[in-house]
Amino acid sequence: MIRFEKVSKAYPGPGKPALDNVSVDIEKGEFVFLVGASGSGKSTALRLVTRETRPTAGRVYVAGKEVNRLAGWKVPRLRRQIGTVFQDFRLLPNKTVSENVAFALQVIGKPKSEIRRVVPATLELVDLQGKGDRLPDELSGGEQQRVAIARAFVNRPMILIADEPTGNLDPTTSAGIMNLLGRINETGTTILMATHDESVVDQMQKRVVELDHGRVTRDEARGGYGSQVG
Ligand SMILES: Nc1ncnc2c1ncn2[C@@H]1O[C@H](COP(=O)(O)OP(=O)(O)OP(=O)(O)O)[C@@H](O)[C@H]1O
Repeated sequence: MIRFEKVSKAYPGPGKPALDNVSVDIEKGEFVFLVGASGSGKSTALRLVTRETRPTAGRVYVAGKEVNRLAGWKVPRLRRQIGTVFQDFRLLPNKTVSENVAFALQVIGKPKSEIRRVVPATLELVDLQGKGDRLPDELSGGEQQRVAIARAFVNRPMILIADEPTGNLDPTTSAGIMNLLGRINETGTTILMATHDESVVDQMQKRVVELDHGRVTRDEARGGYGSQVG
């Protein structure tokens, strides 16, 4: 589903490359944690999947297509197949919970009838039924992240990418978010999640790919945050 083939990425200017000869193959339906110190290249790897940045060398494939070679007009279609979730939620502050989720469907031209049907069902999936009329700042951090996940998933993307989704949340709330991501993964959605959060990686015991200065130093089928665990 996602394949990195000898991928390197050097940003302009001096300094070592952000990614250095990275090869990773992720099958459909896998749940993969990307771990590593700050600056090890995790976010860069995620941005290559959505073509927010391009490799300096090597190839990135998503669903068999080489991302860097897609025509510009095909990039929106690629991004529609990939839901994204971030540490800082990125909700639209002046729209309600329902409107935030609906907006993701409006921008891709889904009919109103479908939006009216799918949005409440998705809010129920993330346990936010009854909160559709609230504004984001009337919700807890964990609830805001659930809205962001609902928005990312409402279109049933093949892939969900999450960059530090529990970074602003306490451990109990984080465990709930991970539980939700686990359920989404069970629907067949491939999940790639960059994190520093030891406890969630240890809790889930999923595949762990560790980066160190842009190189893969560990790729374990079922692991914990630290290499000695699992
Ligand atoms: N737009 C950019 N321009 C120049 N250098 C960048 C850019 N984005 C990232 N870098 C550099 O690339 C390296 C990898 O950064 P990246 O954000 O991918 O790491 P990360 O593992 O996600 O870190 P963090 O956990 O702190 O988010 C760092 O040295 C960073 O300074």
